[in-house]
Amino acid sequence: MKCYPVPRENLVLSIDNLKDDIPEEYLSHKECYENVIRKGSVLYDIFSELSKDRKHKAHQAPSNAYRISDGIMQNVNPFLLHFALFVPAITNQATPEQQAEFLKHGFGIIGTYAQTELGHGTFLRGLETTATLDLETDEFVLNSPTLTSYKWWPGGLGHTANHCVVMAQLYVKGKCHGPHLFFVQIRDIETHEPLPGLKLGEIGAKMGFNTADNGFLGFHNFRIPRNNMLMKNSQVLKDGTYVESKNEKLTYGSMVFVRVYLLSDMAYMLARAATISVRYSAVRHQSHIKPDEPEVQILDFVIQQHKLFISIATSHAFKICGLWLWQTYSKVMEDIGKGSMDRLPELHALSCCLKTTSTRDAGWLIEQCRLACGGHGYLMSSNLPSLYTTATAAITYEGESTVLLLQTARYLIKSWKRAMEGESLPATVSFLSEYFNKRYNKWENTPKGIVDGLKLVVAGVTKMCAESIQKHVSRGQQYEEAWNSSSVQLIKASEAYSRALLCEVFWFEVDKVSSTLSNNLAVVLKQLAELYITYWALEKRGDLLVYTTISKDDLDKLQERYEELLALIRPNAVGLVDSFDIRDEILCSTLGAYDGRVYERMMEHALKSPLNAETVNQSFHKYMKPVILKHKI
Ligand SMILES: CCCCC/C=C\C/C=C\C/C=C\C=C\C(=O)SCCNC(=O)CCNC(=O)[C@H](O)C(C)(C)COP(=O)(O)OP(=O)(O)OC[C@H]1O[C@@H](n2cnc3c(N)ncnc32)[C@H](O)[C@@H]1OP(=O)(O)O
Ligand SMILES: Cc1cc2nc3c(=O)[nH]c(=O)nc-3n(C[C@H](O)[C@H](O)[C@H](O)COP(=O)(O)OP(=O)(O)OC[C@H]3O[C@@H](n4cnc5c(N)ncnc54)[C@H](O)[C@@H]3O)c2cc1C
Repeated sequence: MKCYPVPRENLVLSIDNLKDDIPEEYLSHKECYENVIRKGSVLYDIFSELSKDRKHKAHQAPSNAYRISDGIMQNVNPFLLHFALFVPAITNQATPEQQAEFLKHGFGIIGTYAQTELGHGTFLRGLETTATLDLETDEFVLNSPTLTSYKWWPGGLGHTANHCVVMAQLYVKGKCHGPHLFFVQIRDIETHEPLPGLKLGEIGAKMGFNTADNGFLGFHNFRIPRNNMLMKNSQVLKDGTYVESKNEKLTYGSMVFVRVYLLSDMAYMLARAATISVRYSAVRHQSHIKPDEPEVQILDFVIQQHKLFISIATSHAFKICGLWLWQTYSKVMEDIGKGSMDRLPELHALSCCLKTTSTRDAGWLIEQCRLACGGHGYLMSSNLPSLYTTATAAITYEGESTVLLLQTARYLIKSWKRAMEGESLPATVSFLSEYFNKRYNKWENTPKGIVDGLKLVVAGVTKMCAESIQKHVSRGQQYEEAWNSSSVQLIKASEAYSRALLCEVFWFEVDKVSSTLSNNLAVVLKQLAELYITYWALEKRGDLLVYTTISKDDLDKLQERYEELLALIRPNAVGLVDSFDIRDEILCSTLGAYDGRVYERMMEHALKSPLNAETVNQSFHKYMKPVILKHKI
């Protein structure tokens, strides 16, 4: 057996079998998949060895290895779901005995998370796949009763995974107990053939994520042992007794894990886009500022700084908030382990709005980085198009953005009602009580003043939502109808809440650690945090004018300070993206390479196009020439 010493980035990236002779964009759909399985299998082998060598908790790919695979795959790793959802679902939702049983083959199995169906992705209570207990055989019988009940989208499901965790409606003695999770083998380990009673395949080409092997799966009287229901939170006993969970939403726990993780993931996606576009903007000379001087680096245009520096700041904001949210997640999981569910609604609300804002912001900011690179940003070799299509998928997967924001809005409205009844609120929403009791300050043009102002916007919009719902109810609508009628404002409340959270956590976490940093580092980090907060104060000036005591003069001063911050950050801009420390083999960009040899790399990459293997393509003689000669005058 090949034995890898503990890999370092250098070692992994030096493995020849992980290099591409032909850029991925020139491969067919099928070749792309086969190529990524080739590379993914080498990495999977390394992770397996690593987990043995390093006593890693079984099956958890070390995050740095996950980052390395980002560079090697360039596109998405079809084994991603194994680490991101399949294993976490088992460790989060199965009993210890089941975990030992289901994961006894270690890296010998490859899993995915099969929840979404052709007909349902958001509304989980509407999922149609059924798991019906057969008391006589002590088994569950899985079925896909309709075409719309086919599992559709799970990553790796088409041709990669041989196991999956399936979400299905649990039926016991004719009664439906709602969605539950089941451990299911779907392919033979040796032959990889689909097991009898299953229909498996991939769902076809997508806007991006084309190596994720998203697949479909249909069940026809497919039997699994009763013990294959993940039974940590709820159980089905041998006699058919159903023991319900302390909180039925614990079944949704695996999604919370990924939503929390995505904040950090988006920090990394943005760091890559910022590195590419800022380095390119330092190399690219175009046009003049002073007519009698040479063409300038485009990074000297203040509007270019306005386009790009927010991405540097946002990457740090997401990184810092991602750590804060991860700590919250870990604490809540610890509480749940001790039987307390008190903070689960808060964690759900935080993860919903922060996942949504981070994925949406990563999307439009990566696009802004691409556009800031002109035509060359449109080349696949810049890697900006792939970063964009990969990042924007996250706005939809793991919970569609609108739907998750409405979940946070649900929590805000409930918290507002508790504030009105004088109840104490968790720290993350206690400002609602302050607002309700009219305890808030006049506007201050400081980072703290901006954070307080953004919180006033949240409170004001939340109050407006509550009043809107009440108005519709008083006009005869049911609560749910009134909720729907108010949903435009409810989304606004959640968006404002998420922004206020990001600004608050970013500023105060940086402020908290700044005394432990070298003066220079503290100064630069605070400049980035202040730039982020000031940027969003200016973006949300309308709301601030409505809900706070900010004046036109305050806004003018904020604009001035914002432009000062751009000038202060300019000298450090390249150093700041270099400090993301993303090596060329992982950045995969002709525009963003550390040595700045942009034009040489662009030409080297262009010559790899199969079309450049010959000076005249055969289609000239086959198709063009007859037409040209026929119409030649
Ligand atoms: C090595 C690590 C690598 C990490 C890799 C990083 C990135 C890549 C990873 C994966 C990407 C690729 C694959 C993607 C996978 C997927 O997309 S998996 C499928 C994702 N699908 C969803 O997210 C579905 C979204 N829908 C829902 O969650 C529910 O349907 C919804 C919450 C919208 C509604 O649920 P429902 O049962 O109808 O609840 P209600 O609206 O009636 O009631 C809401 C109450 O329930 C509480 N609640 C809801 N969800 C949760 C939860 N998850 N946890 C806790 N509590 C929850 C909510 O607080 C409400 O409570 P109250 O009644 O208000 O008290
Ligand atoms: C790249 C990618 C990878 C994926 N990987 C997986 C995977 O590995 N495993 C898996 O199980 N799933 C996976 N998914 C599926 C993903 O989880 C779903 O697409 C997502 O949950 C959204 O559900 P949907 O597609 O049914 O959209 P829908 O829920 O049908 O949404 C369509 C529109 O309806 C709106 N809408 C829906 N409900 C409401 C509401 N209550 N109020 C207001 N508006 C509403 C939405 O806002 C949206 O605008 C993946 C998806 C993508 C794109």
